[in-house]
Amino acid sequence: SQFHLGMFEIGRPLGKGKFGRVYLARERKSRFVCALKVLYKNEIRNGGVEKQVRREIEIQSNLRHPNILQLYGYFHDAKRIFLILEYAGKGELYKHLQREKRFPEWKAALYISQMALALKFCHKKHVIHRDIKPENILVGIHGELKIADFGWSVHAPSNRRKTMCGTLDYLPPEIVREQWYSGKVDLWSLGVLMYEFLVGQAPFEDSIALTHRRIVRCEYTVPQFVSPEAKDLIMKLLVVDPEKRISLEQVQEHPWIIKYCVEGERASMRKSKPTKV
Ligand SMILES: COc1cccc(-c2nc(Nc3cc(C)[nH]n3)cc3ccccc23)c1
Repeated sequence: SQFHLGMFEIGRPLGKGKFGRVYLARERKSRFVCALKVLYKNEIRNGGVEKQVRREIEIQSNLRHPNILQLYGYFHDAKRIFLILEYAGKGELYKHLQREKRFPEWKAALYISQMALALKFCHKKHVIHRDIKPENILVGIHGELKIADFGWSVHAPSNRRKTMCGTLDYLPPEIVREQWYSGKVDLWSLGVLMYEFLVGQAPFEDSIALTHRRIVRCEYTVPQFVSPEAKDLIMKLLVVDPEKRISLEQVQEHPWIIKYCVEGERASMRKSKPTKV
């Protein structure tokens, strides 16, 4: 492969993922800044996730979109696999959500609109992500969202068993029931994500057994402080029957997105570039 470790200056560790560490890095000749994700082969083997890693590499390197974290390439040595990834300057979305508790509606609408664009792009390539949650989303230097971690994405349609690791909160009924599913699973997760952005916690958050039951019965309540337009979109995404869920195109045209998105763009412009007086 045309990449090797000597080509990079390794910077500070950015943090630890499930199967390895992520470092800030810079390619020596071009001085191009990127993130280097180091995965240990024996940990991948022991974790039985070779397929996920292969899929992450294959899928993410073929998806080029401003709201999808770019995988530029990879290489390996005897013990490790190195993924050369786009660097997202503002880190993990879930940390921002933790710090701010919940997002104002203009910011949530901007984020959901960006996620809908990224998912529409994935679905056009017959890729379903299946694991859309704040932990798998990074924030770029201009505040834009980047879907990362395609370790769980598959080519649709599929019923591939998903060894339950991490939260069930985002799983749609058809996966909880291990039925066949389509790209519509990402719309359910988009609804869970939207709810969590606006409320500060996931709609079905509970003990494992109760979360399962609440998901398949679609049992959730929306607090009063959520605007009627936002509640309307959440209710059109969190629908048990996948075929009855609103489409990504309809999400883009929903009044809540239209109403807040224009305002959101202006607000995020104000934040990043103070107006010259
Ligand atoms: C567990 O904490 C983790 C783990 C992995 C990455 C970060 C992190 N990442 C990035 N950017 C990234 C990461 C990748 C693969 N591309 N761009 C930026 C940050 C900034 C502050 C703190 C943390 C950051 C944290």
